[in-house]
Amino acid sequence: MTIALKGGTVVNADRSFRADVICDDGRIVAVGPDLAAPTGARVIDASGSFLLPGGIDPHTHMQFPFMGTVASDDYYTGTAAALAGGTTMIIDFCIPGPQQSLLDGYRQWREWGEKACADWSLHVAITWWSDQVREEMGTLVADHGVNSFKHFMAYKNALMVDDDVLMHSFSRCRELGALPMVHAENGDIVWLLQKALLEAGITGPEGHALSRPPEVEGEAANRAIMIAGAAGVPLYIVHTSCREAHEAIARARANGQRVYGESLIQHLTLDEGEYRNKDWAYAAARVMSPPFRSKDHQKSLWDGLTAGSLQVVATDHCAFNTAQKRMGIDDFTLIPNGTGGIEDRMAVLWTNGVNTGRLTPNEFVAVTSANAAKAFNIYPQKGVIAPGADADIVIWDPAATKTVSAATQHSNIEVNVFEGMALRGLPAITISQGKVVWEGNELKVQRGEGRFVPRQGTAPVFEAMKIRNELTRPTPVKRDPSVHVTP
Ligand SMILES: NC(=O)NCCC(=O)O
Ligand SMILES: [Zn+2]
Ligand SMILES: [Zn+2]
Repeated sequence: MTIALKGGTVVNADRSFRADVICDDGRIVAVGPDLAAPTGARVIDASGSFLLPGGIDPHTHMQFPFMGTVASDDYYTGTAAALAGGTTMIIDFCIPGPQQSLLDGYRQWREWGEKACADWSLHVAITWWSDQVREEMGTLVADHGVNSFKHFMAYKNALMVDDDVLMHSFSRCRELGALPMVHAENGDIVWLLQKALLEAGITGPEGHALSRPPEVEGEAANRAIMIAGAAGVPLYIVHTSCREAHEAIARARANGQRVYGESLIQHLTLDEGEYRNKDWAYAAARVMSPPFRSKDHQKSLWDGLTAGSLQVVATDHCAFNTAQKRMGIDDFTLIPNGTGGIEDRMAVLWTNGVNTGRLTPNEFVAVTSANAAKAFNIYPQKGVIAPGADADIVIWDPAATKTVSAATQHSNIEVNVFEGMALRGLPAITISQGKVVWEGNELKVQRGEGRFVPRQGTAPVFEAMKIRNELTRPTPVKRDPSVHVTP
């Protein structure tokens, strides 16, 4: 299929310019002024609109078996919701349990993902350590297109790993040119606070937020950064939600460390007051980790995006319906952790970021697409409108408006944490793999149309770090036992 987008303004992370864009056979083949539409092409008038690289959400959990249930959006409904919101690729998480083979887990997740209707890829979590894990990490990088490994510092007695595992795994990531990622919360402290709160009679969703104060996130973020520094590897910190963690990232970057900070659209726009809602189901629907924070923490995150010390806005889309949340009706520690967001990420960020002057349109593209593509080594296949790139494009109407409502969403749950939020700036048309998949508020998708996108290890940053690591390699002091300088 050939598409000619005429008269729009291309907005890439580096600059904006008036240009026509021709897509053919899934790729962008030409970008420039006054291009002739090829014979038979569908011509789309994009005047008055922005042409953005399709959004990339590098943090989602479709169909995730977690806390005794399974996330309600599978790879089909989750990627359909993504496309409706202008996100054309997700990077989801394969999370093998402790003692499970990484390759077995990977094969299982690949099978689940076959129904995706947008492009997708996988990070793999390291939840235990052994020679087998070490070996399988190598196989995943060499043969299966995985170049990032996630580590949970929380979820004690489930997915949590200790510093020993972090150091082993980070060092292995360095050898492989793979990017380590962390969920930074001190799981031991969360565990103790949960027990104390339950003993004090706090059993509702407010207990979730109280058991995960900024200190537990700040401590873990600092610790992970120090371990990454000691291992000589870059680090990606997911869902940075508080000033303490953001400042740890900013400090590390100022000290020359390659640390990438991801924020979530939920943490940027929703605050801790949500957990004190008198309606249990309302509050429980917002239970996620880390929890929503105070306005001061939100300000720090926005400042980080503006200043560049945070580089990505993701969603951590992990959708549970009210029936699933009710598993924790008597005990907040049993409420499945996670919220939706993938359908609204782009428009909520545009409304609250671009329309308020916190982000330029180019910075918007950087944090919703280009920076993730670079960090996870799929740039410029993704993340930019340029000849040769995949034809994943959003025709963005900056004047379009809507009010968020679960009643009209494509995600497979009956709640939306942004319910009632007024948005200005929406995806009018989403093009995925060179096909129009969202137009006139209608999805035109097929199950299984999404492709698994393999990602190579050794992004350029690893080459640079290899040189630095070699130059600063520890060396022994050569001593002659017969020489005694000091008396
Ligand atoms: N974030 C959350 O609450 N659920 C998904 C799992 C995770 O990322 O920690
Ligand atoms: Zn997490
Ligand atoms: Zn997550």
